[in-house]
Amino acid sequence: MKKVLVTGAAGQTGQCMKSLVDDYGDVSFVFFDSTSLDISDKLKLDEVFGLERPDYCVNLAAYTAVDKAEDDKELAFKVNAEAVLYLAEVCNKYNCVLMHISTDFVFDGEKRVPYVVSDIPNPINVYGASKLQGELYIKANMERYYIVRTSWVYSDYGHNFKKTMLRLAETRNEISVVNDQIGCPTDAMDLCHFLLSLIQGSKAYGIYHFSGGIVCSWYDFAISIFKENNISIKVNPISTEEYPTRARRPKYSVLG
Ligand SMILES: NC(=O)C1=CN([C@@H]2O[C@H](COP(=O)(O)OP(=O)(O)OC[C@H]3O[C@@H](n4cnc5c(N)ncnc54)[C@H](OP(=O)(O)O)[C@@H]3O)[C@@H](O)[C@H]2O)C=CC1
Ligand SMILES: Cc1cn([C@H]2C[C@H](O)[C@@H](COP(=O)(O)OP(=O)(O)O[C@H]3O[C@@H](C)C(=O)[C@@H](O)[C@H]3O)O2)c(=O)[nH]c1=O
Repeated sequence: MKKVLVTGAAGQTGQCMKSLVDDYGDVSFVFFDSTSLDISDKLKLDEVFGLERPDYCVNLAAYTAVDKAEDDKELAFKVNAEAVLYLAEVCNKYNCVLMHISTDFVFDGEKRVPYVVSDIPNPINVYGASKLQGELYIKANMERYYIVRTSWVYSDYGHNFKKTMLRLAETRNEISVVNDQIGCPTDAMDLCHFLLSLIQGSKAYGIYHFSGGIVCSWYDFAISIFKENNISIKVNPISTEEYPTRARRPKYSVLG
């Protein structure tokens, strides 16, 4: 039976992964949240991996606050880059495959056709730059790894755009959402199934792109969220310029 150690288990994807445990009887899971395993604590990583001896580490721990990262660069890089280097080192030491999740935000958004794994990343915000550095540390130091880039992850857990929209709709009867940033919303459950299929399969190590199949703007996504939840609310399509944010975001980040 393959043993899988999951980090960042209290986040939205971690909680989805936990809910799937019974569907994967041939996998044994151990879950660690930020309290039980801070991935930037090198000594603790060694202690936990030495005790658990996992076959796979699924790293769902990350600094994901895109706007906040602009003013919190040090912490974003500590979690998304330096700690990922520590994970790579501890995985090498204990002969563990590292499965790391990365993001469409490693790209600058200047393309108008889907980004493929051979495209050269060029992040335009701190979060994207920190995630890219994490990828680079893995590539430079490991042979047995999967880096899975995904985009616009949503679920019923944690913080995500879907939950933000539903929360805002409780107190507003009108909402404005950008319609000039294009990407693919990804159900966190589908992402977890994909990650587990890699563990169960025998695909080559390396970088993969995985996202939902619908290409849309955040405005389109908001409309479909409200429709699915039978919420009647006026949604105004606006431009990025009309919704200023601390971090720049790619205009187009469809993963192919
Ligand atoms: N959300 C999205 O739209 C997308 C996410 N991704 C990537 O997918 C992965 C999972 O994201 P998602 O589930 O949405 O993220 P969440 O923000 O929901 O969860 C991340 C978790 O990581 C934990 N964490 C933060 N710092 C540390 C640390 N030093 N040690 C251990 N745990 C830590 C957080 O705990 P605490 O709250 O206690 O700090 C939190 O529970 C991430 O790598 C992210 O970059 C990729 C594309 C899109
Ligand atoms: C709340 C809100 C956001 N927006 C815009 C801001 C932004 O351009 C876009 C998405 O907003 P959010 O801040 O919710 O999403 P954001 O945090 O940018 O989402 C990103 O998170 C990281 C972790 C990733 O890796 C990416 O793939 C992506 O999912 O919608 C509106 O136009 N109106 C609104 O009311």
